[in-house]
Amino acid sequence: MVFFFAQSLSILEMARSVSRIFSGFRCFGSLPFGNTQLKTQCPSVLFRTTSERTVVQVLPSIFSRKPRDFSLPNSSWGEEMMRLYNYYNSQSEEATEGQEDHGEQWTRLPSYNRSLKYATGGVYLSKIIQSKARLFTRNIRDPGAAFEYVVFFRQDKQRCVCVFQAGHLLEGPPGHVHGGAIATMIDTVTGTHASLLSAPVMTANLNINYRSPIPLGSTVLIESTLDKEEGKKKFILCSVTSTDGSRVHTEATALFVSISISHLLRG
Ligand SMILES: CCCCCCCCCC(=O)SCCNC(=O)CCNC(=O)[C@H](O)C(C)(C)COP(=O)(O)OP(=O)(O)OC[C@H]1O[C@@H](n2cnc3c(N)ncnc32)[C@H](O)[C@@H]1OP(=O)(O)O
Repeated sequence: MVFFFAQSLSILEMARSVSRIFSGFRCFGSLPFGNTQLKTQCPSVLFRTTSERTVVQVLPSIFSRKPRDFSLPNSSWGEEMMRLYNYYNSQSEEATEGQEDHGEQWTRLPSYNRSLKYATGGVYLSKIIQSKARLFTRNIRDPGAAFEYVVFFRQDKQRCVCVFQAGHLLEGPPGHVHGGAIATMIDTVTGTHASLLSAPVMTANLNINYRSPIPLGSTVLIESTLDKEEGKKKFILCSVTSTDGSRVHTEATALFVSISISHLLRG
């Protein structure tokens, strides 16, 4: 999780700041590195990158208090959301009992709503923006009102599955979910997936086919698979279906490009 080599002191300072951003970014971005992470809260966990299998201690001090993990159930989660959460979660729990981790189980990815607070170098963000910045999908306080979701990852199959319950604030066509909200969730799931391959990445292309509308309040499955990797480019496939798989709501392809930290410092 060392992102780049700094060539001067000032660049080094910026690097430290942004490295902190990405430590947090990886936290709220739900990035898993084996079951180790499942058992521990993000700030003090040991991260193992899937590509390099290295272990890096995330600074324990990046959060002043224990952050809320948004991937855990809350009272707004409906029956179907809970059923699927329990289904995937139980598979990841089973796998930890006396079995060696070869990535053959589902791993729940914790999800946090902020990181920029810890960009103490400031780089180009004002302090006010830093302190108020929140992850787009985790910024509504009313539970169940907008994006309720949890992402699980299977390393051996290079597959993510997201259980997503769409709240009433996400309305587009009457009674149905806004296409932009669907795109946001697809970007989130595929972006999380691509980040697991080599963070940091940015979305270069997102191509979406909307096949059938998603009823507001319903729970759907968003699944991503790795199509191919070509150097800096990661091609991810994604589908949104009803939870029984009988209905395809949306299909998408996404391209993510690995970036250097200096890419973000250009403002
Ligand atoms: C962790 C939190 C959890 C939630 C995850 C949420 C994920 C959300 C991710 C985002 O939403 S990121 C925000 C939206 N994206 C952007 O703002 C990106 C804006 N675009 C850029 O910054 C740059 O254009 C980009 C980083 C995508 C590429 O710039 P580079 O200078 O690094 O790439 P370069 O031009 O060197 O191209 C590298 C390769 O990618 C290819 N490429 C770049 N852009 C492309 C494009 N748009 N379409 C197709 N191919 C593209 C390019 O042809 C080339 O292919 P080859 O290596 O084969 O020659």
